[in-house]
Amino acid sequence: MTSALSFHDAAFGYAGVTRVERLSLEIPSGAAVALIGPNGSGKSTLLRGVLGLADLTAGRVEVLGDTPARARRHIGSLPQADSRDTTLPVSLRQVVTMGLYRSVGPLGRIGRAGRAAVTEALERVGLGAFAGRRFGELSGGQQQRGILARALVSNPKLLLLDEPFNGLDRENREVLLELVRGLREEGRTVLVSTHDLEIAQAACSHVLLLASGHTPGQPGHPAGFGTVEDALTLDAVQHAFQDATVELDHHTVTTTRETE
Ligand SMILES: Nc1ncnc2c1ncn2[C@@H]1O[C@H](COP(=O)(O)OP(=O)(O)OP(=O)(O)O)[C@@H](O)[C@H]1O
Repeated sequence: MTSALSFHDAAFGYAGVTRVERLSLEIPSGAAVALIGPNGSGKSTLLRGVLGLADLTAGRVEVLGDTPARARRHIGSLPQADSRDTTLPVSLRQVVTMGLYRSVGPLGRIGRAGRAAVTEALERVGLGAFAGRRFGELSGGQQQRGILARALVSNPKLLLLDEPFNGLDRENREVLLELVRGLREEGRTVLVSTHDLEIAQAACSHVLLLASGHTPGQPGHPAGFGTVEDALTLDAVQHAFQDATVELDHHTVTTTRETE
């Protein structure tokens, strides 16, 4: 089985400071991996490292058999919702079209095939009827689905989704959950950071647990990797969250620290 991602003692951070360390694992092509860990354990940093947007401070990483920078054109990504500018006066269609700029450049011509891909991506996330709407006027869940359409439009082999389920209502959640399942069925590799165990159980094949450093400011580190059946246990999650009060209720990791 080929690996979509190979980490060899890889560490990632910013400005030379490691924020997530000692990652040595192979993520098989076609896996959907739930990335689970407490706030600050380095989930976003790891996703940015795969994109080449966080520094590799030690070790090696191979993304689709290449360097992160060179693999980027095969990656679709959905950043955390709070890092989005929703004030720009652009339509949903324009936002999704931006997902094609990596192949044609911002001044390049989007031909008929590109326009068809945008329409298809919008329909796939159930927003075909909203193409002309101003992005900032859509609901949070619709914006989230729109950004997912932007990530899908270039037909990526690898998708990196940073907490895509945060703050979604039931309907948007179901649409997204079904999409992640579909992406996996199509053989794409998906890395999705989430606090929601239902998503890990319902849509993912594997889980990667990250734990925070023992003292504030210390880098996070991997605390378990494996199939959902093997690696998503109460013991493993308690270890990752370093908190005996962690509970796996039906859907979510709950800790006193998380809810305070
Ligand atoms: N751009 C940045 N420059 C410097 N340090 C950063 C940057 N982004 C994040 N950090 C630091 O890296 C560490 C890991 O943060 P990161 O956002 O990766 O964690 P996380 O697990 O995704 O957290 P959350 O669940 O809150 O999103 C934190 O200590 C954070 O302050």
